[in-house]
Amino acid sequence: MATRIAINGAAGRMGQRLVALGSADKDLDIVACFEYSGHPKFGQDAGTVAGIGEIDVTLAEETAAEYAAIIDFSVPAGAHAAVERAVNAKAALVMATTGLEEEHQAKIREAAQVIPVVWAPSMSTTVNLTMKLCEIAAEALKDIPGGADVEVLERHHRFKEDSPSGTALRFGELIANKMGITNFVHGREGRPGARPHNEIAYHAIRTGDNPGEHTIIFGLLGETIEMTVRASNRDCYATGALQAAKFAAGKKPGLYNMNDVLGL
Ligand SMILES: NC(=O)C1=CN([C@@H]2O[C@H](COP(=O)(O)OP(=O)(O)OC[C@H]3O[C@@H](n4cnc5c(N)ncnc54)[C@H](OP(=O)(O)O)[C@@H]3O)[C@@H](O)[C@H]2O)C=CC1
Ligand SMILES: O=C(O)C1=N[C@H](C(=O)O)C[C@H](O)C1
Repeated sequence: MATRIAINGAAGRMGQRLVALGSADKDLDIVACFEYSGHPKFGQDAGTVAGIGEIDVTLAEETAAEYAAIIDFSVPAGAHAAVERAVNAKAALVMATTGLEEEHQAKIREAAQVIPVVWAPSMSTTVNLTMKLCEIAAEALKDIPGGADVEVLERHHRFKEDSPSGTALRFGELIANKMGITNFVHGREGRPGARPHNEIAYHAIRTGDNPGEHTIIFGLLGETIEMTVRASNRDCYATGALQAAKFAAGKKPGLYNMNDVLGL
C-alpha cells in the first residue's frame, strides 16, 4: 500500500520538486500540501503550482486527510508548525529545514520521544557519503605532525536565507568531534594573525541559482586534500526526503538520520 504523505512549504523551491517527484512515485500518495494563508499561491492546486498539472490537493493550512508522514522544507516558523502537525497526527516527521534556533531544535528532539523523526541538513546521498569520507580523513589527520587546517566552503543560490548552510555546519561538527577542535570562525578580515590549528573556518558564497555545493579542505604543510560535493539540481534532496518518509512511516519513535535511511 502506498505511504500517505503531507508536504509542508509545498509551494517553495523544494516543495514543488517534492510534489512533482512524489506524485510520480507509485509507493507514495500525496494527500496534503501545507502553506501559510498569506502565500500568494494559497488555495491553488499544489500540482499546478509545481508545474505537473492538477493533483487534486490544494495548498492549505489544514486538512481532513490522514497521513503517515509529513515532510518539511520551509522556514523556522513553518518547521515549528510541521512538528506540531506531526505530533498531533501521530505521523512521522522528515525535517529538512535549516537555520533553526535552539528552541526549535529542542522541540524536534522532544517530538522524537513520541514520533519517528528523520532530521538532516542534507537529504542528498552524495553529501551524506562525503560526510563519512570527511570523518575518515579527520580521524586519520588529527595527530598529523605539522597539523591539518580544516576550512569548509559552501556555495548556494542568492535566495538562501540562512548562512552558513546547515550542511556546512554539520561537516564542521563531525570533523571537530573527530579532531578535538573547539573553535569556529566565519570568514576572516583585518589582521587575525597566524591561523591556529584548533579552528574550523566557514566561508559562505551566495551566487546565482546554485542548488548547493560544499568543499572541505584539509590543508597540511606540503600537501592538501579537498573533497567537493555538488548538486546539479534539487532532485537529490527531494528524492532523499521522499525515501526518508517511506523509511520513517510506521517506525518506532526516535531520532533518525540519513545514514539510517540510506544504510550508510
Ligand atoms: N535538508 C535538505 O536536504 C535541504 C534543506 N533545504 C532547506 O529547506 C528550506 C526551504 O528551502 P527552499 O525550498 O529553497 O525555500 P523556499 O523559500 O523556496 O520554500 C519555503 C516555502 O515555505 C513557505 N513558508 C513560509 N512560511 C511558512 C509557514 N509558516 N508554513 C509553511 N510554509 C511556509 C515559503 O513561503 P514564502 O516564499 O512566502 O516565504 C515557501 O513557499 C531551507 O531551510 C533550506 O535550507 C533545502 C534544500 C535541501
Ligand atoms: O537552501 C538550500 O538550497 C540548501 N540548504 C541546505 C543547507 O542549508 O545545508 C541543503 C542544501 O545544501 C541546499
